[in-house]
Amino acid sequence: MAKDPVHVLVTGAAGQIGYALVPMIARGVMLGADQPVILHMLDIPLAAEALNGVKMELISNNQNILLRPGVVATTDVVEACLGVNIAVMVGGFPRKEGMERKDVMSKNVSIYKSQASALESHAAANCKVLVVANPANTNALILKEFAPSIPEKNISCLTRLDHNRALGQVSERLSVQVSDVKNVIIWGNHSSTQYPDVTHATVKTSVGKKAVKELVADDAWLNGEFISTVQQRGAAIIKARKFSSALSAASSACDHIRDWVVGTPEGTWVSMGVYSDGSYDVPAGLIYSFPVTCKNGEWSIVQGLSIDEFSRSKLDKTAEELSEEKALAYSCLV
Ligand SMILES: NC(=O)C1=CN([C@@H]2O[C@H](COP(=O)(O)OP(=O)(O)OC[C@H]3O[C@@H](n4cnc5c(N)ncnc54)[C@H](O)[C@@H]3O)[C@@H](O)[C@H]2O)C=CC1
Ligand SMILES: O=C([O-])CC(=O)C(=O)O
Repeated sequence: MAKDPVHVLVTGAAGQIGYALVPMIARGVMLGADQPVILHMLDIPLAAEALNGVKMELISNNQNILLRPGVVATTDVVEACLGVNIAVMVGGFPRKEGMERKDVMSKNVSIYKSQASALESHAAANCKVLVVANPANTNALILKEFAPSIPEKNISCLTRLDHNRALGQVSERLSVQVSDVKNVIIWGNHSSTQYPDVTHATVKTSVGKKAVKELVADDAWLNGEFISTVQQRGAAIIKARKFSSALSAASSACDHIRDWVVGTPEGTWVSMGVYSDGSYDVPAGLIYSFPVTCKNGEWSIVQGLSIDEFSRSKLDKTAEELSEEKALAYSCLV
């Protein structure tokens, strides 16, 4: 029997990431090749014509077999949020020349406050939310604040791109398949204070699983260049492309939702920005990236991992930045 369609909202759908993401969703990369999808695409009135162009392209693309019966393309946030089961929040206000951090925060706080209210009133009761737009962790926190009926377990932000970047760096360094590298961790903020951690990461080899630390055998690289490369990769891609990492961000957003809905493979964890419950002495009440496993549509923070002194200071530094961002965001609300 055919499955019921899942309604997936993509905000900022006419932008760079949106343009890469919607065909992936339509081809089943996010939810599987047997899952029909109704795409709800939202953008601002200024981008309405471009959004309509994306809709025309989706309809013309015969590979998008999952999209029957439909695509909604709208600039009306209420219409966009009606009945959505999954919301991927890519739309936001970018930092422009001469703008202070507080100005950018203030614009995004107001966007996320009003979109939270629309989701609160019009999304399906079990809606899962992924915030991609920067500042991703703090936008997700504001969304949580203003959509109190959406369970906090259903609100997350994207650090899977950073996770995938870390896997990619290890795979390049060791000349191994990226799919054989497992269990890196991104702790904290989706920003340059994030901590990409390989302490518990492994590589599948012909003689069994080996620790990444043992195979790389170069702590100076792992504690230095590896970390800064992952932290700075987004900025490096913007410098090279003049646009964001649209392809890898879109693909990572699909990875994030797929693992959340379908589950993580046995023995594997992934990184997700989720509401902190105080695990690993991270202040409760921040949206912070942790290692998680997913089962039956729910994530759980992996517990009991050892944290050495080096890692502790990195976990604390990125938590401090998130606390500052939270304070700044709340100051924009008054
Ligand atoms: N978390 C992550 O790993 C990553 C996050 N990002 C962030 O994702 C966001 C999107 O990036 P791009 O697609 O490259 O940007 P973009 O500027 O190409 O697209 C953003 C789109 O959002 C739309 N938009 C603005 N305000 C909106 C609103 N209130 N409602 C609906 N749509 C709205 C714009 O009109 C535009 O079409 C940015 O905030 C970027 O910093 C980018 C890469 C990775
Ligand atoms: O700052 C940006 O828009 C880029 C970004 O988040 C990333 O690529 O990780």
